Amino acid sequence: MSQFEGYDLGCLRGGWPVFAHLDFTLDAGDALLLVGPNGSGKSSLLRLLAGYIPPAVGELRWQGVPVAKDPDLHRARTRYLGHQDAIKAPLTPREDLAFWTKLHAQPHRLVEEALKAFALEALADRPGRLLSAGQRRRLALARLTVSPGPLWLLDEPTVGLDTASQKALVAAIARHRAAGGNLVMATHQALPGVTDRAQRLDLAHYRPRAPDAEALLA
Ligand SMILES: Nc1ncnc2c1ncn2[C@@H]1O[C@H](COP(=O)(O)OP(=O)(O)OP(=O)(O)O)[C@@H](O)[C@H]1O
Repeated sequence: MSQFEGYDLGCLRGGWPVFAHLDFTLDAGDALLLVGPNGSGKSSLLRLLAGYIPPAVGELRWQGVPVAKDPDLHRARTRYLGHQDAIKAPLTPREDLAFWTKLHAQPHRLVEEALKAFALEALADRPGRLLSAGQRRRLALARLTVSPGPLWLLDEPTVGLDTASQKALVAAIARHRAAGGNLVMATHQALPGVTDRAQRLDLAHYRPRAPDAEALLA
């Protein structure tokens, strides 16, 4: 049985059809790369996979069980990183990572390991509001490594990332996949070690046309 599957998914945003008849199947450890032009629905699909927006049609299944049966369980397995890094302004990176480590009952040593992996040691005691865009993104990615969850949904995670942090992300993804986790990632950029080792789904192929659009709007 596959780990994570989407069947005949269709999506509406603001009442307009974005994609239709979209299927995917991921086994444990598989990664899926979402590509396609601006507005083709990559971010919408990630939000749908996270459970933030319901599919207009179709179904998501985790280990054969419809995700809609237990949305809380799906949220608990999902780590979503969108365009906003959602860094808490008053918390330092060390406090932020300690919070997530504790929340997920992980060993405290992971905090220092994550700070090191994403080159945040020198910034570890600076309030989040003082971090640059790339530094905030590094902290958001470091959080993934202290909050284990089998489904990573990453929207353009390499935007603003320097080369060293891209390598840290590649290593974190490799560990996640080796442990049986799944990755779905939207990107316009190649990330060697990840984008060359993933299934590709081009959203341009799922643009609804009549009568698909009419069916979604019905
Ligand atoms: N919050 C929203 N409300 C209504 N429509 C939206 C919303 N967000 C996106 N859309 C629409 O949904 C469609 C798909 O947008 P989406 O952001 O998913 O595309 P994308 O492939 O991620 O684009 P990009 O490459 O520019 O990030 C677009 O037509 C967009 O206008």
